[in-house]
Amino acid sequence: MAQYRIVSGSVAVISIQNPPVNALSAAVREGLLLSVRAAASDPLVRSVVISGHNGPFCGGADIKEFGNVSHLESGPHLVEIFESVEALAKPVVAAIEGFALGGGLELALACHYRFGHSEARVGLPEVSLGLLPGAGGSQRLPRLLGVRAALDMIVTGRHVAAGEALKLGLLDRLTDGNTVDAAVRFAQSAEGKPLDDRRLGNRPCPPLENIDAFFEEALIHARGRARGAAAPLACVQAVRGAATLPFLKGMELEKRLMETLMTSGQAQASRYCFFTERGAARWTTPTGARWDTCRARPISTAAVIGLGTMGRGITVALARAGLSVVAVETQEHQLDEAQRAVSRMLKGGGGVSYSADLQAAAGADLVVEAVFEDMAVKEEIFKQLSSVCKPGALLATNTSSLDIDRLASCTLRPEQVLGLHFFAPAHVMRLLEVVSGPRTSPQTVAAAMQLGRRMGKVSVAVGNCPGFVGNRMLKPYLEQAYFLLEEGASPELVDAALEEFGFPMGVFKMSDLSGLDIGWRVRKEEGLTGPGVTADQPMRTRRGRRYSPLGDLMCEEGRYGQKTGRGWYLYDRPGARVARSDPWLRSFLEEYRERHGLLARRIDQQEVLERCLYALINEGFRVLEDGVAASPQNIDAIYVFGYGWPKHRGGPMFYAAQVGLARVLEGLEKYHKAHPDSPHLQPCSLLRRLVASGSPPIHKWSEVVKGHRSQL
Ligand SMILES: CCCCCCC[C@H](O)CC(=O)SCCNC(=O)CCNC(=O)[C@H](O)C(C)(C)COP(=O)([O-])OP(=O)([O-])OC[C@H]1O[C@@H](n2cnc3c(N)ncnc32)[C@H](O)[C@@H]1OP(=O)([O-])[O-]
Ligand SMILES: NC(=O)c1ccc[n+]([C@@H]2O[C@H](COP(=O)([O-])OP(=O)(O)OC[C@H]3O[C@@H](n4cnc5c(N)ncnc54)[C@H](O)[C@@H]3O)[C@@H](O)[C@H]2O)c1
Repeated sequence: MAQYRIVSGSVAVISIQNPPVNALSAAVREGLLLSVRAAASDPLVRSVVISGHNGPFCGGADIKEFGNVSHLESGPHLVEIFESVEALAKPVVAAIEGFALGGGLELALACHYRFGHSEARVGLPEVSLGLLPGAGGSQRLPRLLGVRAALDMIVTGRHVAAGEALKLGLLDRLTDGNTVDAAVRFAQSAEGKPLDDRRLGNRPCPPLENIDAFFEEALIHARGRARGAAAPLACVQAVRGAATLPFLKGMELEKRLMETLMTSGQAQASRYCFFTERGAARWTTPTGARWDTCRARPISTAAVIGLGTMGRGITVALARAGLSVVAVETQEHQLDEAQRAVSRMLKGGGGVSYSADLQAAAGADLVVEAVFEDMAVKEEIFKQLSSVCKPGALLATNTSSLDIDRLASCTLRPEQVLGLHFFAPAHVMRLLEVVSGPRTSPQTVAAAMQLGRRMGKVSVAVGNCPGFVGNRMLKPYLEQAYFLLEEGASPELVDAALEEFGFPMGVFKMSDLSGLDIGWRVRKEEGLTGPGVTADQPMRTRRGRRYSPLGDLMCEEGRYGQKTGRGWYLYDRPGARVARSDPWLRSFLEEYRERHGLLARRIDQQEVLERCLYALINEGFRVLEDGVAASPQNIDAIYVFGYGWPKHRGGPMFYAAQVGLARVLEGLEKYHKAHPDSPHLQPCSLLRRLVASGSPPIHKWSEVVKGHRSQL
């Protein structure tokens, strides 16, 4: 809907009304066009202000309509409405409060002037939905800002703060006061003045030198940002159109590109990610606890125990969310170093105090333990915390895989113990797994989920099992990658296949970055390698299953990855980031295969993808079957926001649905037959049941999962 009223005798104020974000639904488009026509035909109206009702200007096109062509086509089209706004013979001023995003900013660009509140932000984020600004934005923005600045905004989709938008010339004026009132006053002052040069559709794009070279470079850059994603490339093409074609021809190009993107699987996957991100906030547990019936106790003070890699990032994330934090570390040099690092990241003190004594956690509403991954050390800390902390305080661990319930047992408040699994670097990565054990109370989950939101995280409630959801699924993926090396692949081949699929980094580069020694330590604790393994045990079998000792052998050679300058790749020096192929590794693998009687065979990229991804997906089905994740959407949110799964492929479970469940099942059957000693390739029963029930769409999987015991 759009409200229409006349103020100050001559100004028509059109206000978009569609809470919560004033999206441009069919009803809004209808109302907007009628209002614009009313303003055009009313002789008393001499100027127009367009604003958003109750705060935000406009969050863009209604994304919920995108999956449904009949919805999209009902009501007037945005391009047509924006043309009538631009063509109006009376000055039109956009009064932007909150945000003007996507179609919202495109509307503002069709206006003759743009007024912004100093706290507002603007942007064209369509690219992250697998689209481009398809209602004139790709053509009008370059005409206003020039190609360089416009292309940056359109290809990154970033939100631009009002101050920067003013500098760029995207906003004409800012106000700290009432934006609509200021816009109305300005509109009156502009009444009767010529508008021709205010219409962006009439303006040529500011000239650019070496246009061909510029756009070639831009394409390479866009390709590198999100491999295999079509939208960034289409954005570059559309902006090139703005730079080289007359406005109407550019609009035709924009339309053609948009139509192709809109119906693509990539846009469908990106849209799915948009909703899974938000859907994760509506958590449920099998015991019936729900996000909307559970009150969370507010958390305003926190303590972080252990200031290594993770503890520092967690401290920063909590402080940035406005909590006052006490950071505790027993090693003096670590404490000093952490204090400097945290202050640097926070650009000052930021409400953090430091201590070497656990007693400092006594007053905190929440404690996050981030000490070494060692059960005995953690148990001791939880025992102490149980007596030190005030009665209502929540006790969280950042463990990557240890049993939350065992830690809860060390305390007198098991219902207040949970896992807060942050990802490195904790102040940057969006994902937070909120892990509840069998005794964690719903109020504890609610408080953690609310805190996650305050930190700007995508928080996903998961159950307690080794590795929780993300790391549990990663294990079979890594395992298949090792097996492929044994069978003849190289790290370069495996990584290239995964990077072409869209991961920012292949599995071996990733492992070099995070350090091979981490997994080695875990395998030692699990008794898979190290002194506990007797010499008579076959090297490539553990507990009746195929096992690859390659990672262990690498660590024994001191090859921990980037930190030692050598891992699966070679680096110029310890800590360097550019990975180079290492001839040593090739001979190491050849010798290894020879020693174990393994014949190297030719492995293609398809096999790499199927073996690694299907094994991971198969574990995802097991996670659903066990009730450790509440939905496939939650699993996908974890992979997209925590593990670099490409957004334009939706997440592993969405990808499985897109490939076809029957095809995934067939692939797993084939590979399991070839490798019967690898149980992760054995299709799980939920996948079989889903295929047997005709492969229902992903939002209906829960009906097949239902009835199965859950551990959440
Ligand atoms: C060939 C065809 C041509 C078509 C032409 C199209 C042209 C155009 O270029 C395309 C677009 O504009 S593409 C669009 C470009 N625009 C964007 O990409 C902006 C996307 N939106 C955002 O980035 C954030 O929502 C805001 C920053 C706006 C607010 O953040 P916040 O305050 O943290 O709030 P929150 O929690 O995030 O959302 C609250 C609720 O609103 C819901 N919802 C939100 N936007 C929606 C929308 N556009 N629509 C519908 N719903 C939308 C959201 O799902 C949630 O619902 P729930 O049921 O409660 O879960
Ligand atoms: N590094 C990662 O990528 C990552 C990711 C997610 C979760 N985790 C988990 O986070 C936890 C911490 O990992 P990290 O990589 O930051 O380890 P780290 O070795 O970098 O840091 C651990 C810190 O804890 C301190 N410490 C040990 N005992 C202590 C005690 N009793 N009181 C106070 N401080 C103590 C140590 O001095 C050290 O500074 C582990 O459980 C790990 O599994 C790590």
